[in-house]
Amino acid sequence: MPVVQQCSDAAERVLTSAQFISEHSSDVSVPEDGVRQAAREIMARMKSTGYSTAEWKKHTLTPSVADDAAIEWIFVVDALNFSFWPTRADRAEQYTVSLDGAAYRGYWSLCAAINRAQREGVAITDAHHYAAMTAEQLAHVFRTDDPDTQEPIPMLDERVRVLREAGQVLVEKYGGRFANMVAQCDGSAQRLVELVVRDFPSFRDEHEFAGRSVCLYKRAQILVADVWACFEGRGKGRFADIDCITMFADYRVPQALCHFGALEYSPRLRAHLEQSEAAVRRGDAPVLLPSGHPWEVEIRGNSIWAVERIRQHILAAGTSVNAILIDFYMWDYAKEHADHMRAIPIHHTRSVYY
Ligand SMILES: Nc1nc2c(c(CN[C@H]3C=C[C@H](O)[C@@H]3O)cn2[C@@H]2O[C@H](COP(=O)(O)O)[C@@H](O)[C@H]2O)c(=O)[nH]1
Repeated sequence: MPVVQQCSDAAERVLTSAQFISEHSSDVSVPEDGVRQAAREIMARMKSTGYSTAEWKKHTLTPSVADDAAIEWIFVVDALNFSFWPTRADRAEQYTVSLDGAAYRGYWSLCAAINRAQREGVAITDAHHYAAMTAEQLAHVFRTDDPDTQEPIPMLDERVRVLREAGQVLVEKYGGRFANMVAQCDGSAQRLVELVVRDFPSFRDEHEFAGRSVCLYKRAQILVADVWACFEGRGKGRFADIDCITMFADYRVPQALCHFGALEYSPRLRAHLEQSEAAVRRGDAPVLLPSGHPWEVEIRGNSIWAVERIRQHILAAGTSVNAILIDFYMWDYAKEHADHMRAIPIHHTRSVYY
């Protein structure tokens, strides 16, 4: 049985929070037989595709070279890596950015907008620059260039605020470079997560649930995971405790977890989510779950716990894996099988946390 890294600090708090949420949930559960089935399927698929950190740089829009510029790109993208679901489900309506003849939506529209800005000579990954960019300049960076698309990038005002705040902190405390912050964490992923949630308020993904404070730290953890994956665990991306990082509680991976049977919603929660999806499909407003709503926290916390249970099953089968690779695999799977996922509703929360 491989030794599971003893975690402390941030990731430990996330995993403890996830288990607490799961044990105190009324509308979301992690069925053991679904977890077992999911572990078998995911392990087989990951083995057959040789899924590894090398996948990260294979995406068209992610940096293809692991260097300091890539670290600054990752920071800007993960500072803005939240809330892309469209308020109108018709894909022609969803915020879109085109690059090299391809149209990108969702998370990839953010990457395409950042890459387009770089090509246009905007120093969008230089904290000294983006800390002082105006709302108009950032609106231009995130403009949609598809004449048929009505929808602007969701939460543009929050993105302006979050990016300028992050840039100002980087300039004041780290010479304007996230690479300097990485260097300060002495090769500890947990230390880096701690520094990020300490210094950047918008990464402080913490909530009240069942009378307790819980932390989910989705963007702080994916920020560290993206550096680790970009560098394939070597050099500046080497973190001795990387296996302590948990799944990233977003709105896409829960869909895949439900698809694999490792996450289950109560009939009333399922009905709520389907009602909201139907409204959006009709072109009406979604039935929002406010950030911090018990159902939203249950979906996110149980997703983290489901991936942890899947990870434990795969480790017990003697295969080395961590929550990051399972998460990345599930997220990529959900995107590649969007048609299957359509049968499973996502939850509609507007939040800067994911
Ligand atoms: N749990 C988890 N959540 C992730 C990612 C990523 C991007 N990572 C990829 C990039 C390189 C790696 O190889 C990964 O494949 C984005 N998101 C979240 O999804 C949502 C966007 O969804 P949609 O609207 O459908 O594009 C939004 O909350 C965003 O924050 C991930 O990996 N895991």
